[in-house]
Amino acid sequence: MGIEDILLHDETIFKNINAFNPDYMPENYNFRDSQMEAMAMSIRPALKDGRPVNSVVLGACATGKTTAIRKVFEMVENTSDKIFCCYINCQLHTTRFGIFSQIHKKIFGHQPPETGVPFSRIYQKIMKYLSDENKALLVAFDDVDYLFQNQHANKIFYDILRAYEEYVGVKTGLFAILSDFEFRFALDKNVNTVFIPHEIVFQPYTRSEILNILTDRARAGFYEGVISEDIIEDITDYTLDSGDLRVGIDLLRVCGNIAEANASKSVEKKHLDEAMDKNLSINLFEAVKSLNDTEIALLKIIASNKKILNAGELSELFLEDEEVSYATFNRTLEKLEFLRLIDTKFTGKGVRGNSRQIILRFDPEDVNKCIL
Ligand SMILES: Nc1ncnc2c1ncn2[C@@H]1O[C@H](COP(=O)(O)OP(=O)(O)OP(=O)(O)O)[C@@H](O)[C@H]1O
Repeated sequence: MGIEDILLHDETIFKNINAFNPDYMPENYNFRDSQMEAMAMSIRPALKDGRPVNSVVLGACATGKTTAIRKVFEMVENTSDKIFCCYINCQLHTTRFGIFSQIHKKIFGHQPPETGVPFSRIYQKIMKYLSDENKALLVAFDDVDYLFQNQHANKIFYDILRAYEEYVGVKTGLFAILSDFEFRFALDKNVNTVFIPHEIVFQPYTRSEILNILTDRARAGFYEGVISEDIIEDITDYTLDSGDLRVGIDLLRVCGNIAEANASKSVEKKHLDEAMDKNLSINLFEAVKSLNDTEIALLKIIASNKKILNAGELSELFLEDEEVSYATFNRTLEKLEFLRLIDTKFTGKGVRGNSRQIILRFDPEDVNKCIL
């Protein structure tokens, strides 16, 4: 098939290709009822002239935290006009001004001018309005760890949570959303006691839940008969292994595209294999790109050794070349494992029976190509 045919070919296997987009709102949103109920319980007091209960929403990536919050916020706004629910993506908005601009937009329908108006004026306008109109404000900070990087979190939390001290009757609360459990402690350290939150945990999805979600998504995105249960089962296994539901949703789209580019009316195993190869090399490239020099040095040693090393052997080789401590070695190893570049497997041997084997998850040749 030539390029023109690919572009002009107007038959499609996709009923709705947007169903695989990151911001698609699934019609069926299962397995998160208890978490959504807990969120609703935290918001409820604000609907009865009380203050919302501050909460930390915890869960690994792609466990549905953002979707759940958006759904609950939508429901709240459809049932009451007593509360403003403002969702902030902290990867995009990190400054006090930026965040309060978003809150301003939520309340007044537009952002304040970017220059000429001091922060205090905007803050005052927002809080005075809430106080005069007797309305509550709940702010959800998604990926809140981004606020810690420039130490803004404490100030911003304080701005929101202590507003009632200055503005009579103001009712405010916040949800802090975190995907990295390590940051749970950072939150306590960075934000003092104004924030004592209730915890809402999103556990990782089980295999059968992933299968169910991917089957639903395939049904929403493809015409009937385009993708078989067997292929979805294979994608489920791959997704489970990657630990990220987004990988599975994206694979559905990519193998659909490959099938279509091959003028196939259905997704076949060979299309999936090609899609998985693509996915693997993109993931590897992205992960290696994010490493610092020390991490690259350790990865190089692992990739250049023919035999599987245990942690002790690896540390010796590494500390011969690098002037770092054993603790740094351990931290570097953990980082590589966190990025899913390596697996570590306990062998039951060693001094305390805790010797670990270090296993590269990719073909060493592919890894070396990415390092160069
Ligand atoms: N229960 C579910 N049913 C259907 N789709 C889901 C479900 N949970 C998550 N998804 C889908 O998985 C993707 C990731 O979900 P979402 O963004 O809500 O996760 P998250 O926990 O906020 O992730 P992150 O921490 O990485 O921001 C989205 O495409 C979402 O539609």
